[in-house]
Amino acid sequence: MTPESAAATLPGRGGGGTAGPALQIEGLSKQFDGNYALHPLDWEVKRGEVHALCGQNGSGKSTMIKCLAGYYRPDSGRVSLFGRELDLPVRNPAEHGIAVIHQDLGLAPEMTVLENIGVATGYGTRGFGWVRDRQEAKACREIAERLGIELPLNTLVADLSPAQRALVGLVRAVRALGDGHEGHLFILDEPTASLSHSEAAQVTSMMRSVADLGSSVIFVSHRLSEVLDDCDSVTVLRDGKRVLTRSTAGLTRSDLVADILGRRLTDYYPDPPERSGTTPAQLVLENVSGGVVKDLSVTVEKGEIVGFTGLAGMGHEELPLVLAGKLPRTGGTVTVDGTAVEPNRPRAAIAAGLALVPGNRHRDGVWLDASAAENVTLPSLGSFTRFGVATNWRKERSTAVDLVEESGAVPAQPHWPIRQFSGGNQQKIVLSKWLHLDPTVLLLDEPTQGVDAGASRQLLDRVADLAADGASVLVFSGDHEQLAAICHRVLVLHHGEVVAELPRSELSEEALLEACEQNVEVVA
Ligand SMILES: Nc1ncnc2c1ncn2[C@@H]1O[C@H](COP(=O)(O)OP(=O)(O)OP(=O)(O)O)[C@@H](O)[C@H]1O
Repeated sequence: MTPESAAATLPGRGGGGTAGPALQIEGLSKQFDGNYALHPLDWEVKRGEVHALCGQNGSGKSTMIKCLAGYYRPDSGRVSLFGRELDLPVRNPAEHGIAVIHQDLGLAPEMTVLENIGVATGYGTRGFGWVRDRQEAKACREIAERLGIELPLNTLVADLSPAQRALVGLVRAVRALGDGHEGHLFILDEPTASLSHSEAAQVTSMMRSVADLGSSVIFVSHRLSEVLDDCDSVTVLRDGKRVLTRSTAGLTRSDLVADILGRRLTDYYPDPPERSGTTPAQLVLENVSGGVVKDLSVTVEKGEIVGFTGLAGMGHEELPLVLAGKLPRTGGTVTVDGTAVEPNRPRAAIAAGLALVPGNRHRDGVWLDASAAENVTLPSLGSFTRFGVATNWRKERSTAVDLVEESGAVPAQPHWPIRQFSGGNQQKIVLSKWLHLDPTVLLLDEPTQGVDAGASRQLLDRVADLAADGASVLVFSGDHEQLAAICHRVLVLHHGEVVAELPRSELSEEALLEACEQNVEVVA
């Protein structure tokens, strides 16, 4: 079916009328191995609204989305979209007007924006080459205009900012569903998780435009400011049950957190450990270059927590990879406790006491097919083997079980394949695996991306404890609120150079945002 014909037959665009909810779910449930990931639940999403879906890691959000996207067959329940009941499992959701946009977007970086959008409509597979190109470009421009955005159609996706890529993902979904927007359901699964707050604003404003044009949007996010500021309604899942659906008007952040966690959380972040005076230098970077990073010189003391931030592409994303030997270091020296770290060799960095908790846990952080236990002992396998042969598997097993328990991952099932854990619980396991090495320097790349407020606090407590015990901690992140709360100081990078340094006394979310965007303070 072509997008045009799909659009013509979309439910709700005439067929379902304009009354009633966009999405109506009754008694939907899903179990895995006899455990409910979703207890039988009812839920409604109104027409033309942006509706946030929140919950702790493991509360059932992804399971719900996967049931709506046809990835899972629910065990029970009925689903109606714009007044029409869908057969379950949902087959070919696009034909019913459902588009799911995942965090990784699935765009091909070596193709242009136009080609990426065109793939969704199959234009490249049909004849009349340039004629179809022109038609496709025209259709894309019309969608962009309606949504109030500009799309550089002939630019390679690789050259776009992360926020622009998210917009392309959304436009592609709109195009795939058909030219109109009425009667569609867009499900956005943490589209802003890896974006800075200013970039995320572009995505949330486009979400609003989509809803204003008559579609409904389900927005999954752990970022509560976006939920409260940019969504009309919110639903909270806890332990697979729907515990709240209400308008966001008048809802406070602390009440929302209490609904999500089932308890009050008074403090979201731990303070960094007290420091009296200076402590010995532990990590020294001298004129370090690599990727966009240029001639960076920084000294981090024992027990210090130092943040690095900047706008997308300014260097704070690449620096941890350069320091960990995963991206080429093209110049400069890195020393840990006076010993030089060989460049471009991840093993040398680990041996020198540097541990990187990567930002993209699916690509760099976990071995999805292995169990949680296997994952957690991976970097320390050397201590259980001799010449590559396991010598102490009993100890390895018991250590692994202890580490998974210590990580706070729920459920504490060391032998489950890690892919069965929710995203946030995978992140807890990744952190445990590196903390087990007792690193001298911990490099944290977006440490709590996709992690709920309660689990985030647990992770950050562990990090603060490590610093209190004398480790140097470097946090690379676009989350200014978090950096301002947990760091002793924060450096702002612009085109790979430090352009501002904010000490603890001057740290605030606003000050960091201003330094990133306006480059106001220039370090002498
Ligand atoms: N394929 C699976 N097999 C077994 N259990 C699963 C599977 N997928 C999810 N689960 C379990 O179902 C529960 C709900 O997981 P789900 O991924 O839906 O949570 P989530 O709310 O999306 O979490 P997160 O915010 O961390 O992504 C969890 O306990 C999880 O371990």
